[in-house]
Amino acid sequence: MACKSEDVLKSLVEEARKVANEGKVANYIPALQKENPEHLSCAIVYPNGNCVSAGDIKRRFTLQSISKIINLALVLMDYGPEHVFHRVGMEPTGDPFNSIIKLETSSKAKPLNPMINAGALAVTSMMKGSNAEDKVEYILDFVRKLTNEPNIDYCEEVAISEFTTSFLNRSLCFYMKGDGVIHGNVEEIMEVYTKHCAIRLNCLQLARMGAVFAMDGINPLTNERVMPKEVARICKTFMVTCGMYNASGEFAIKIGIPAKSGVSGGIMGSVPGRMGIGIFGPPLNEVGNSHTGLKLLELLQDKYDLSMF
Ligand SMILES: NC(=O)CC[C@H](N)C(=O)O
Repeated sequence: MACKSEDVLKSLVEEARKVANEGKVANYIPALQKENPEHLSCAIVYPNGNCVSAGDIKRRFTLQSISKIINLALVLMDYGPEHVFHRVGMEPTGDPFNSIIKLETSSKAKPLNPMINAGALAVTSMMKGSNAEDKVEYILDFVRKLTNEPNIDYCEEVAISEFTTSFLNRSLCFYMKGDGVIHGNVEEIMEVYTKHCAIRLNCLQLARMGAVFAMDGINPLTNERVMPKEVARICKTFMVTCGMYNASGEFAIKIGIPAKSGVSGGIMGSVPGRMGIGIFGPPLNEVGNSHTGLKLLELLQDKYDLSMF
């Protein structure tokens, strides 16, 4: 379905783009640093499937941490909350997304929530499939269902770039494996993790995923249920409490919607019952959230009163 470019949204995007030079494009994954900091695109998908957009919405980017919410939904559907939350907690950490400190200070190295890297790696270790390829394909299939886009793939260059430099994530895995919190082969977990982080889509496809969560698990383009309401509810709750890393509290106060960000500069928003939002703006603030994306969400909140609180 076509997405209509809209003048009001366009002017908000232009306004938000002005702060691009205050952020910094991620470079710890070497392949990400090529992004243009001036790029800003946004799409909004409504419950009836209608869509408005602004900026170059064809531009693709990688999901990075946004994939954490997708994987969480999958393992919750496959194993149920009790099994999943036996291995990963439900509490915000207040620490950076890649921090190791809470693994050491808690009695067992059980990660505090599935939105930090340690928790996401534990979730990845539970993924269904007999080898890395099956597991990645399983996740891709789900993303294709959520976006209604059969050709979604992952970016090999970004996946390899992270796989070859991701020493801290490997350390998190070994730490948890040492405590018996995760099982399996760390290199395989890292392969699946870096590939799902490198799943590539555009802001319109991201807005469609956000809309599924906003609509309690119903895909607004097909009216099909793609996840149980309960799974969508748990995911949205994590998006509120931990979705924007250690700035989730400030985000809840200023914007007040379930959202998940990634270090590529993507933000997926799910305004319950109202809309899915997809934003791509590569320059990040100090905690790793898109700086222009946040500015745009603030402008949208001012104009449309998005906050659910
Ligand atoms: N915050 C993020 O987007 C982090 C995802 C990234 N792949 C990492 O593990 O570091």
